[in-house]
Amino acid sequence: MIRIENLSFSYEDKQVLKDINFSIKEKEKVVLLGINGSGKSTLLKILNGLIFPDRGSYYFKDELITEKRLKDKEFARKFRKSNVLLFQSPDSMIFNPTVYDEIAFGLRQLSQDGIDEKVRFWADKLGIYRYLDRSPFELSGGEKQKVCLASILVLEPELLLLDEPTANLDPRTTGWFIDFLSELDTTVITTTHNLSLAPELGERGIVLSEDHTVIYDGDINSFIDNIDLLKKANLVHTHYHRHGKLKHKHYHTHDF
Ligand SMILES: Nc1ncnc2c1ncn2[C@@H]1O[C@H](COP(=O)(O)OP(=O)(O)OP(=O)(O)O)[C@@H](O)[C@H]1O
Repeated sequence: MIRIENLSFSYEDKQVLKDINFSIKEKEKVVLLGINGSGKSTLLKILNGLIFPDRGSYYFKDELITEKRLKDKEFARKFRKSNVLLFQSPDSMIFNPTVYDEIAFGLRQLSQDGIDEKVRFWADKLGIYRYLDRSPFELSGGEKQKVCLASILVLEPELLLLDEPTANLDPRTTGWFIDFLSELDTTVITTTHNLSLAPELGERGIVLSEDHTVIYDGDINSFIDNIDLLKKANLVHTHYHRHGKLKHKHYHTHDF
């Protein structure tokens, strides 16, 4: 479904993705790991066709994705329906007067049929049916996150790109979200720097290093169990501990 070849990207003179290569098959669930600023969100934006690489290629369903290709209205319509991105901050996604309008927005833009039925179905599935007539701005962070999720899932996409989707969720809602994700029959790429959550979000991990290259691509548990790789990705740190009278230093992984 996805093929990335020798891809690099810079914001002006700052390179944030260097020579990236990977392929993702249909229905795979992949976790994109890396410290702050390693380039995870940038990569998701490229996969969603919002920004374009300086070098290298991105193929989605065997089509080379370029700015020019997305100017073709019919192609863009199909691409935008099947390839969706949940932004890190729900506040940057919501802008409609009601939750109903928020969820219906994409379907209306893409002139889809059966809008009312689809909006109600996904609102119910995400537990936000009672908020349909409310302003999304009045909701809590987690509720807003669910509205944003409904607004992309209603398109029945083939690829779901999720940028830190559990950042606003409490432990119970995070548990609900993980179960919900595992039941979705869709290709999903999720970013996180939460190491204990990562194996719940997918079996395969792609890890970006501080120097913006891919330093690991494979089984997520094998990555998390490998202290040398964790150190290389700067996903562990050391600090002192006191056990009774004994003070010593060791490596830690932390969930941020
Ligand atoms: N629009 C922009 N203009 C200039 N620099 C940017 C822009 N967006 C991101 N950057 C920079 O690019 C680098 C990569 O950012 P990105 O958001 O992709 O990282 P990330 O791995 O998702 O980080 P985080 O875990 O903090 O969300 C960072 O140094 C960031 O400051």
